[in-house]
Amino acid sequence: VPGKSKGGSQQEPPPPKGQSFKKEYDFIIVGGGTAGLVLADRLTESGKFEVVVLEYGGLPTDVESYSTAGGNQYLGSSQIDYGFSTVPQPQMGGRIMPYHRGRCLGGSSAINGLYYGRGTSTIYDKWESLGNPGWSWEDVHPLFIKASFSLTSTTFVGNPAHSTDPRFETHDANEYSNGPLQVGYQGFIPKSNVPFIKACNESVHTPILHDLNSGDNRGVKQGTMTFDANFMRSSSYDSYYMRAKDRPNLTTLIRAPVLNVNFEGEGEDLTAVGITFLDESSGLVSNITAKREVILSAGAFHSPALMMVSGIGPQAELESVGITPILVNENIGQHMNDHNAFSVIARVKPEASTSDIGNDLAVLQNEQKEFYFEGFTERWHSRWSAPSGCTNCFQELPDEELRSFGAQEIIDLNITNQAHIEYLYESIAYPGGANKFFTPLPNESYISMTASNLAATSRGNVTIGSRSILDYPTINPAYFTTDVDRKMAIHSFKYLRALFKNPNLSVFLDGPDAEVAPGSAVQSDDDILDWVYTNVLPNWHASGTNQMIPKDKGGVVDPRLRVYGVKNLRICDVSIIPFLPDVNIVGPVYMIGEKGSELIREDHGDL
Ligand SMILES: Cc1cc2nc3c(=O)[nH]c(=O)nc-3n(C[C@H](O)[C@H](O)[C@H](O)COP(=O)(O)OP(=O)(O)OC[C@H]3O[C@@H](n4cnc5c(N)ncnc54)[C@H](O)[C@@H]3O)c2cc1C
Repeated sequence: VPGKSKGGSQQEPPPPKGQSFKKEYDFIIVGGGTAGLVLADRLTESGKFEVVVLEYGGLPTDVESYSTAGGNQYLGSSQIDYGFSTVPQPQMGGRIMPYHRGRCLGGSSAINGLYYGRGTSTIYDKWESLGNPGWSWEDVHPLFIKASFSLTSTTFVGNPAHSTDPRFETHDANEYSNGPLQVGYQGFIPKSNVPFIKACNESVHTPILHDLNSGDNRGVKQGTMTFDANFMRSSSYDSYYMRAKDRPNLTTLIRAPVLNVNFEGEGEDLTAVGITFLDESSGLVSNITAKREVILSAGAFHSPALMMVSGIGPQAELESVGITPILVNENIGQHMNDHNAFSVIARVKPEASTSDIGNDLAVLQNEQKEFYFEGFTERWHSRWSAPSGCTNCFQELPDEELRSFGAQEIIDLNITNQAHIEYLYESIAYPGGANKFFTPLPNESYISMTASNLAATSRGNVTIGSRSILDYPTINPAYFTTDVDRKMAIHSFKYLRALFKNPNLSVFLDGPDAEVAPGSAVQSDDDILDWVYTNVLPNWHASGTNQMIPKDKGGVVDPRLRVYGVKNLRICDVSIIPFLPDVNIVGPVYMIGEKGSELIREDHGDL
């Protein structure tokens, strides 16, 4: 009898309410991250489709500091970060590295380092030549503009502090727009920041440019950031989602991990028909059906992992955790392409650095007071308005230089005009914390010069360790497993030291032995590599784990982002990137979101 327990008259408890949703939508978007919220906005724009987006995490505002550059330091392993770790890396002495990923609406765009770039045109031409018509620079450049400071959808925010300095102009005025994604500059600029730009020009032989966002990414300038006029983060949540969230045809479920993609049919008729998800707060597990398509936008690790737990992936890996494959594709989770970064750290005079806001709580409190409570001028002078670094230099190595240290493989890739090494300025000891070479001291100030190989050839992978998506994926970046990557590391390390020797920066050094890490004892190539292995961190650009290239060449999705061998299933996120751009990649991911939206709308008669 409903309402009665077996034994007598006691009322049964009501089921938990859970979040409300319909049983069926046109599109199901799995993951409300960077690309996922571009899709949520664009697919609901015309009003023709009903869309649900399911996000594993909660709101970015659950950790309010996400929205400030100063607050970035508190996001690692907070509730809006998955706080993954890599598996031990035998080639690096068995090191396990942290791997951050955003877990909230906005995804990694809500926790990232804020740098905005687009990379070099020839990389996208390479995407096309790999078998992806429609993805050349000529095709995607308009979508970068649409996604960022363009005539149609993004506002470029000039900082009055910089308006008189040509180094801080970034782009053709034609690209100004009024759209959602804000791109601008940091407020406070440390005294050693502009000298870094000059040192790169002189010692890394890189031109100072006014624009790095028009398809030529070889140069140095004050970096553009996903930042608004108040020096607050512009993530996909703050930009695209804010304008779409109240549309009646968009449903958003948060704390709602998708556990499985559901399929019907087999062989050529295998079709994605919906998903099963967990509503975390109620504990209820429910199904939603897709009238048109399921779109995975769960990022470099979870998009392949979700396919695997749903029965699509490498045969042996699925079987090892007791899953009977419904479709085998050995490439899912493979070919992971990433950038990493390591630093040389020097002790400097206090005015060159922002170490003091980490060392002295009274200084930190004062900077926060200026930022939040004292008006706009104080806000842009506050160190809370600046990340520890967002001024990056993109160096192209000439062929003869690449050849001189045995990097012929990079020449053989035959990509012209690309940047090979990124040099990043940090106004603190980066990465923070002690290691076997160095412990930062609270009464000292530091800056760091960091190098990132943009032409890395090592490839890693991601897989599942269990049948459940709720167990963290197994991440193996496999950095430095190719000889040429090790050579590039040693070569770029030497440039880091050259930067500190440049007079623009050496004036700030505190004493003759100012290089505190790794220190002057490290000179041989072997010792340099040992330092690199100790100090390196991911630069958080994992990609390629569902790469977009023809199936017989190792692909997972076709140029319209459709998963090979399954109907009504697409992937639209960083995992489809077939060859990493020579830049930090949130800009390219926004472009992928725009491109994916266009392809889907075209295929469903909405464009
Ligand atoms: C710490 C950090 C710093 C970075 N710094 C920069 C930078 O300065 N500049 C730059 O250009 N790039 C930077 N990046 C890289 C860039 O931000 C990412 O490459 C990009 O945001 C990835 O976008 P995405 O849409 O592929 O994935 P994400 O934005 O990570 O979105 C994936 C979403 O899917 C959700 N999800 C996962 N599994 C499920 C599931 N089963 N069910 C429901 N939802 C799920 C996740 O919670 C997440 O919200 C950084 C990244 C990190 C992590």
